[in-house]
Amino acid sequence: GRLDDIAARGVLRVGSTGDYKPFSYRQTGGGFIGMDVELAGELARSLGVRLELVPTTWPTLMADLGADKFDLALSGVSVTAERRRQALFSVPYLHDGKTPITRCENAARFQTLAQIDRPEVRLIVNPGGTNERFARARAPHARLTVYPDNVTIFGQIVSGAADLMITDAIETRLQQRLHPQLCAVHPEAPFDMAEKAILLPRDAALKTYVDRWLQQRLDNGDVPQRLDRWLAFPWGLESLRQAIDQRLLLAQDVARAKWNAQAAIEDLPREEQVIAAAVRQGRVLGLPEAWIRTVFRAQIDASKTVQRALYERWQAEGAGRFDDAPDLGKTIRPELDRLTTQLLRAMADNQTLLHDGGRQADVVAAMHALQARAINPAAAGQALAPFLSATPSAGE
Ligand SMILES: O=C(O)C(=O)C[C@]1(C(=O)O)C=C[C@@H](O)C=C1
Repeated sequence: GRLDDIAARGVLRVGSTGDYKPFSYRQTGGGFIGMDVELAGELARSLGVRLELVPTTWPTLMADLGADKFDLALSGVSVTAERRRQALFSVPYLHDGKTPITRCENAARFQTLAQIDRPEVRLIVNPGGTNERFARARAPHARLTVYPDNVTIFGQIVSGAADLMITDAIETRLQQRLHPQLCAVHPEAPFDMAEKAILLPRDAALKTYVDRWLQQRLDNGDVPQRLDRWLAFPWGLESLRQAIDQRLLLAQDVARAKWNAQAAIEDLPREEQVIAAAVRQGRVLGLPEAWIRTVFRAQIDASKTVQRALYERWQAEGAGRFDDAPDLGKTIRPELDRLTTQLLRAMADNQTLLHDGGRQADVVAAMHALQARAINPAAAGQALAPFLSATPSAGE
């Protein structure tokens, strides 16, 4: 059976969509995080095997299970009759249901399905899952837009391109925290009842094992506690993490361009420019000048760490010119300037959180995964350091 296969392989393969906070979220260029990802890790540990996350999608979830691409799926999967025809489910670990999320000023207009199921209402939905099924069955008269990106779909409601989405209450709770303009509409009393469970192949022994493992964690309060923690997770730090990561990855291009020009790595006038521009822009956003300086000093130092390590390696290898190096002035520095803006905006958006010493563990977890860590762990540490000390604006 499956359990033997998993033990023999030494690996538990868990399917996850990576697009569904707080259950499963795939960071750009990074790994999977979320409650179900964490649970998957613990399940693997209990089996004494390694976890391998297998990316899947909502439209292909059942086909991927059928094609044996993974041993089970943990991704906030809802129990449905249709899925039950092809697969087993564990005991449920969460009770939920569909409810609207809309701009707060429209919350009163979208309380009931009768209010929503009208041709002038622009309903948006991600394809292939239970949300689309619900929208088509329960609001067939609304003007439906099928929007393929589950991550940016909420921005469509914020911008007014759509009026509302109907999705799992738990997701509306989370997204209203991420987007202050959005309100979950009666998440405590959703339109229907649904359960989240682990999606399993038709293997009775695997189900027995998983159920016993999960039931224990439900009984001792571990799962509800985890859910609270992941609902409060600082998902909004993603843009900050990305800006830092991309800036550090760009240091490799900087180094190649400079190597070709046989230029020195350090360019103090440019450093002054970078910091002065950051201070100018950051002040407008209400950021303390000392914090801006500390953060950008760290980014520049980290960039030099990457560049110096590369120079040393190329010197040792006697490397020649790089044909594919982008132009420093025309291409790379404008890109660095764009990242300056992104980084400052993210600092401003998350200022309270980043100043909150009590949330350091979450901040560390949200920021830790950098692609640049694989290139130069010391540089990644340098770049993140200003965000991982509890009082970023100390001395202001
Ligand atoms: O733009 C460059 O020349 C870089 O090397 C990048 C950078 C930076 O991180 O902004 C790093 C080191 C230099 O001293 C100046 C700037």
